[in-house]
Amino acid sequence: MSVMAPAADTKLTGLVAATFTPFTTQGELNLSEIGRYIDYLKEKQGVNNIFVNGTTGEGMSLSVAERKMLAEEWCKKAKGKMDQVIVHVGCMSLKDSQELAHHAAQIGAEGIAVIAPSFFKPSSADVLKKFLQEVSSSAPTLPFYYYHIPAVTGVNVLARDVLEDIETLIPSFRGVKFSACDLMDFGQCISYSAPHWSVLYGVDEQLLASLAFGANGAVGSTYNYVGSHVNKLITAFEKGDLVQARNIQFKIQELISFAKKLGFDVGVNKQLMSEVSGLRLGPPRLPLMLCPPANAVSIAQKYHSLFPEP
Ligand SMILES: CC(=O)N[C@H](C=O)[C@@H](O)[C@H](O)[C@H](O)CO
Ligand SMILES: CC(=O)C(=O)O
Repeated sequence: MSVMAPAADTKLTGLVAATFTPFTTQGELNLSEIGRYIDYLKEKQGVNNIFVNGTTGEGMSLSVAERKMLAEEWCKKAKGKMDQVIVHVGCMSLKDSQELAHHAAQIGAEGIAVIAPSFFKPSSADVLKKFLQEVSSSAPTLPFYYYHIPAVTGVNVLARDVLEDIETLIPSFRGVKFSACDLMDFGQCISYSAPHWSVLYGVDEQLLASLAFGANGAVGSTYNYVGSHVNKLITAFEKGDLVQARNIQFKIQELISFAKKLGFDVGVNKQLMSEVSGLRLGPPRLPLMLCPPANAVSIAQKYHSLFPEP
């Protein structure tokens, strides 16, 4: 891996951590934690790609100015350490998304991703594609990914329909981050995808199923703290060792189902990452809340019992 060659337009594969946004205890950006965060992902988790300002990063709860400062800091600190930084630039306002897309190109991000707007929802896959095209036109050469997460956006179009002839509208199109449980739609995205696209799966608790369908990689929140184990899961899958791959996947399922019973959301997930990594990520921003400290401790204990330090 050369640090000189721009990673832009290198096919994105393997694990991508969807980063949390570090805040101070007062709820302001804590940019000073980002360098340490990148080192943690690389050295402790073996994760070499990040997806910033997405769901896990509370992107939709941040101002445009904050998103620019974060994107800049992530790109700066990732230089020479991460292979790719993908900046999520989706917003309710097309203008804001365009501004962030243009900014991501200026700061040297390797790609951008865009979620469907969800206050006013696109009425069809074609309308959504027009929105995505307008965003991409502000960064026409930057690799572009559609971020499919219907359970959160309420935009229930099939990802496969979004992909239909999309390169004629968006020549920089390079793939989809598919965060949904519909494996038929996922399979159809894979079978339709061009060789230079990356179809990345985003439901961490069932990654293994997506690998069987041919996922090129995965983007998710849990790769912040189980990345090293999921790298082993992927290696086991590639060697045909499904017993080992399932063993790791089932532990992740056990952790997430345990956490869900205690009320697992992005705020609690962030708290878990702070507990496990020792990074100071701070509280989430309203409307997200921290969970009671006792719950966070018991989720962290579950994590340590499932994934003991070697
Ligand atoms: C809704 C949400 O945050 N989805 C994330 C990515 O898309 C996932 O990485 C989940 O956090 C993860 O699968 C745990 O449920
Ligand atoms: C999981 C993911 O990709 C996100 O947080 O946006």
